[in-house]
Amino acid sequence: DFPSGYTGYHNHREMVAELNQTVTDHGALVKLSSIGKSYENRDLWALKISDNAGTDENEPEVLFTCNQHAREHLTVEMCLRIIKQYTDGYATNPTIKNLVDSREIWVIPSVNPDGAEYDIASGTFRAWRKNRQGQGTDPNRNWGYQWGCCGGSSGSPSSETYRGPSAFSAPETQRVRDFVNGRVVGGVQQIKTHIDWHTYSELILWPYGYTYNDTAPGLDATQANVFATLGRRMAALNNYTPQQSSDLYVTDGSVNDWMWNAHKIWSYTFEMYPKSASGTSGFYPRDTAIAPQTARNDSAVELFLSYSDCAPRIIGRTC
Ligand SMILES: NS(=O)(=O)N[C@@H](CCC(=O)O)C(=O)O
Ligand SMILES: [Ca+2]
Ligand SMILES: [Ca+2]
Ligand SMILES: [Zn+2]
Repeated sequence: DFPSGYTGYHNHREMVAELNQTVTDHGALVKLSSIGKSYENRDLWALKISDNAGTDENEPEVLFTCNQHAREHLTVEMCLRIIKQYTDGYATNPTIKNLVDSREIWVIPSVNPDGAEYDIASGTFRAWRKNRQGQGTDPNRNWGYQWGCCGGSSGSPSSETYRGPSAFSAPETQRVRDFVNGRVVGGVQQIKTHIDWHTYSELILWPYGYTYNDTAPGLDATQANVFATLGRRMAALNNYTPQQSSDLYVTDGSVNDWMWNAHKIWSYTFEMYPKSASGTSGFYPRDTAIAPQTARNDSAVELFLSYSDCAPRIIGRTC
């Protein structure tokens, strides 16, 4: 479990309990389902938030994924914050009510529960990043677009950025892939926007990660402008630094590149607090940081949801 000074973080059992409590408290506003199992057979939970959540309504869909990287525990708290904001806030905040009534919001609070549990299992942090398959696969190098193309991952199983033996070799990325593929209804992908939450460095990142070029096959100048404009607008609200993923470093097989190329989902990575730290200490802010550093993203998430019906509206275009 989490050591003292960190007990405010949710371990897997506590996270599941929180999801079940949300269902108890908010009935028809939420629907909890498993999208399948992790490598070690833990459920990968997805909570849907919308009016008439039990019905697939013709409303733009939004996906939030957290905890691809095991040690990035603050991201689980961020997904739980989004769940709390858009369920508890429904009755009292008209802006939240309008967003929940006009969208279907999917939240996957932990993509890598095996790794997250392994990181805390000994009672002291192991600084574990990957899943628990063999020596571990980095889920964020295992997605199927430009997998292993460009020196943005490693072929060595012991590496922190091991891409796996093949694209989608990790059960966790397979399950999220299948979930997203399953949201194609009548030939149209219902999910319009996505944020994948990470720590740390306080950044907002957008595709592509596999190339330094601003435009590339499947991503033209207008689309790059939409990504950058919405990214900068959100960064103005949370004071993160907005940039194309590859401005940080080249990554191949990342979730953002796949979400965009395969489905044209406007897909971002948010790297949360802290801005900088010495080594792996940055992954372990004390639990006193949870409330301020998750609430810090409330307005960026609200802006994101408001544009989730048509992100190009941010540059004056229609969909
Ligand atoms: N959270 S992290 O691992 O330190 N940074 C992410 C950055 C993601 C990206 O550049 O798309 C990664 O390398 O997968
Ligand atoms: Ca609805
Ligand atoms: Ca729908
Ligand atoms: Zn990460």
